[in-house]
Amino acid sequence: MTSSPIDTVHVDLGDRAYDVEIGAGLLAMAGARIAPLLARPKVWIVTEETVATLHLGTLRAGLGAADIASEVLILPPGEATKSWPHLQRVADWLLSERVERADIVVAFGGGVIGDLVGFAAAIHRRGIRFVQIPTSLLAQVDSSVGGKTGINAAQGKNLIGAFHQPSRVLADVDVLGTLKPRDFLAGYGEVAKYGMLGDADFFAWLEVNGPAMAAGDDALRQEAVRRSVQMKADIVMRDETEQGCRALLNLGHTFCHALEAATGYSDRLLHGEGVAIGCALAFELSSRLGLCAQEDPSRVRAHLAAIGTKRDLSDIPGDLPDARALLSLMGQDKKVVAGQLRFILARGIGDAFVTADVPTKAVETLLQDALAAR
Ligand SMILES: NC(=O)c1ccc[n+]([C@@H]2O[C@H](COP(=O)([O-])OP(=O)(O)OC[C@H]3O[C@@H](n4cnc5c(N)ncnc54)[C@H](O)[C@@H]3O)[C@@H](O)[C@H]2O)c1
Ligand SMILES: O=C(O)C(=O)C[C@@H](O)[C@H](O)[C@H](O)COP(=O)(O)O
Ligand SMILES: [Zn+2]
Repeated sequence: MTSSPIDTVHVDLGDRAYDVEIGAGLLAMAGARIAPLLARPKVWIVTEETVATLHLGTLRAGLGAADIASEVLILPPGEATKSWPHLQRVADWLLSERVERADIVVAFGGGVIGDLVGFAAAIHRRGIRFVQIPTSLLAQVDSSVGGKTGINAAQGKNLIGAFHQPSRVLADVDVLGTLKPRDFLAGYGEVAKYGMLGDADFFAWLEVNGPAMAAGDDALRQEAVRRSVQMKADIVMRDETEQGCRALLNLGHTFCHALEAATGYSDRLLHGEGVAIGCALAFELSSRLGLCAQEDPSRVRAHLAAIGTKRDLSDIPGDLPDARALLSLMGQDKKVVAGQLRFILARGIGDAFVTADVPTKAVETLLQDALAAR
């Protein structure tokens, strides 16, 4: 348990503005925080089996303390849940529960539940409000904020979705204590991404504090979540629907999403692990193109190694497609314009930028070399 006070990051998006609260014990306080949003004293919670077993009782008690009733739908855990069949299941459940336009749905889980339930909320009766209660490190630092919602398609990652901002985000850092080490480290990939894309001081802070944070220091975890959310909020407030600078948050993701598709959205590769590998590849590409110092990709990989997360294609078990096939998967990326891939590259740690000026041959050679090293 940490004794740090609750931090608040305000995401100022006009009539879609909301607060992200970060701190210990927020599940038990959820009722008081959600009550002002409600037209009637009831919420509909969508969660998954692992989170329900560990934390649903605390959340429901917290809601009950403010006399808020709750109905619950429990889905299977894992990336495969972010799919058409489960979207249909959530949509059918909300209709069968007669959830109204003024009601609130609660997404209680990691990024899979947040993305799926946010999208279901976006399309239920043409859009109802939802609250994010993220339970994984990844969801607290990234997916619960900014309003990207959606599901995966056979053709690629997150290809069906909508921008739909939550009405509130409650990130209870206590629940991070029950994450499996692998899931915590996957989320760390997105934390390190923030330092790499726009804040060299934060990256240096992580180099010092990351190991203690991974080992369980709650105050450091809260600080890392707060800084990450603040960075994401600052970018989203400037570019809510990714017309420009929001694409920086996609550092490493063009590679990551192709690798996730290539591994069938299975537990061979978790999203945050793919982000870490993708960031390492993006820095290697930047170095090969003469954009950043040769030391930068080594420093990135050294930090990921020190934390103990995946960082190379050789860390992915099983077969992978060849470089051309990976490039073809990358062609479904949402940043493609007129058939041209765009990449997030870097002039250094903390200094990323978006560019279409990347020779395909350089990417292919990079992937060939990375595959050959497996
Ligand atoms: N919308 C966005 O902006 C955005 C940003 C980043 C990632 N994402 C998406 O988020 C998803 C990945 O999110 P994730 O890493 O949270 O995956 P996840 O939701 O599958 O959660 C990871 C694992 O942790 C478990 N878990 C969650 N909370 C727990 C807790 N408190 N204690 C114990 N176990 C817990 C889950 O059961 C699961 O096994 C991907 O689909 C990715 O595309 C979206
Ligand atoms: O919020 C964003 O913008 C991001 O890019 C954050 C990413 O970490 C996240 O994985 C996002 O879902 C990727 O978006 P996509 O548009 O490339 O599917
Ligand atoms: Zn991501």
